[in-house]
Amino acid sequence: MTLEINNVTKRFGSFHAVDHLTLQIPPGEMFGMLGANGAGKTTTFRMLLGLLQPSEGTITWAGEEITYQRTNVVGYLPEERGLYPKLKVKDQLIYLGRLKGMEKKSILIEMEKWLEKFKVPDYANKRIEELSKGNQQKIQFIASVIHRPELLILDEPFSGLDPVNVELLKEAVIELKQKGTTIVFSSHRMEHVEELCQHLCILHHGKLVVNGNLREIKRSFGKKNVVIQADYDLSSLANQVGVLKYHATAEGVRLQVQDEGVAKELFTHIAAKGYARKFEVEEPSLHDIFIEKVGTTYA
Ligand SMILES: Nc1ncnc2c1ncn2[C@@H]1O[C@H](COP(=O)(O)OP(=O)(O)OP(=O)(O)O)[C@@H](O)[C@H]1O
Repeated sequence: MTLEINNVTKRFGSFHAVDHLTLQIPPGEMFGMLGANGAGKTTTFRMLLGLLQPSEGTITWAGEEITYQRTNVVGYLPEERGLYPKLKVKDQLIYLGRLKGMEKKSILIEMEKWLEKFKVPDYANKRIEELSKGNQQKIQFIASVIHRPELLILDEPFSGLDPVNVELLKEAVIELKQKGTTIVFSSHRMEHVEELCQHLCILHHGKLVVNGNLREIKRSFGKKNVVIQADYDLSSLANQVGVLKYHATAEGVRLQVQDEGVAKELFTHIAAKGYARKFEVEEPSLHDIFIEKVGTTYA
């Protein structure tokens, strides 16, 4: 059951929100979709769900086109949360679960399990409007997974959650992946994508600018980060050939260098100068790669 996005374009008038996008997401994958605001992530998700029709191209899940009628195989956590404030949690989940073709009894069984897992076992009879924003989000997440979808699409699942709830949600997502759910999620938080995804893509103005295995992406980027801590002045390193970025830190410097060769030269240079408490060569972070490819940073 592979998700295949074949040469998909979505135009609004003459504007290309998604531009000839081709992606294959294998079953059981946790796939990260990155992109600055307006890059086309939500538009892509809406097409995956059959809520929007591509202007060109096709999207298939397990070889069949996704239509709105088939969406009970898909779970969706939208970016704009959409619960009914006056409904009780229980009634809200029954309503949404039934739309996905579930029976009331199994909805209630699943609901209990999830409320327990999310450490809010007594919320079934609370009205949505009584819950904090983060807890409403947990309910919205439950609504997107209660029918055990094969494909789960999460638009910014961690936004607005405190660190404890981020961990709870991450654990839930990892567990779903282990059970075989294919998960596609967008996030502006690079560290979440680095932690959870082996594969990812970056969209820029609707086009794919990076796609592949995270480790491969980092390796092929070429540039490395070098962290040095020493008690003597390191500021001259800013002018060394091959040093692309220089940041002074509380205990030393953090550099971006052209390649591993430059890192080796720096090591020789530092070793000749005297004792350094730390000299570490790191792979670039996803943040570094994002900035380079998209040319902007997140707030
Ligand atoms: N219905 C629409 N009509 C016209 N333009 C639209 C419509 N929906 C989206 N767009 C435009 O398409 C582009 C992509 O929007 P989209 O919501 O997919 O971005 P995104 O990557 O999800 O951004 P964000 O990170 O801000 O959520 C934006 O420029 C947006 O204004």
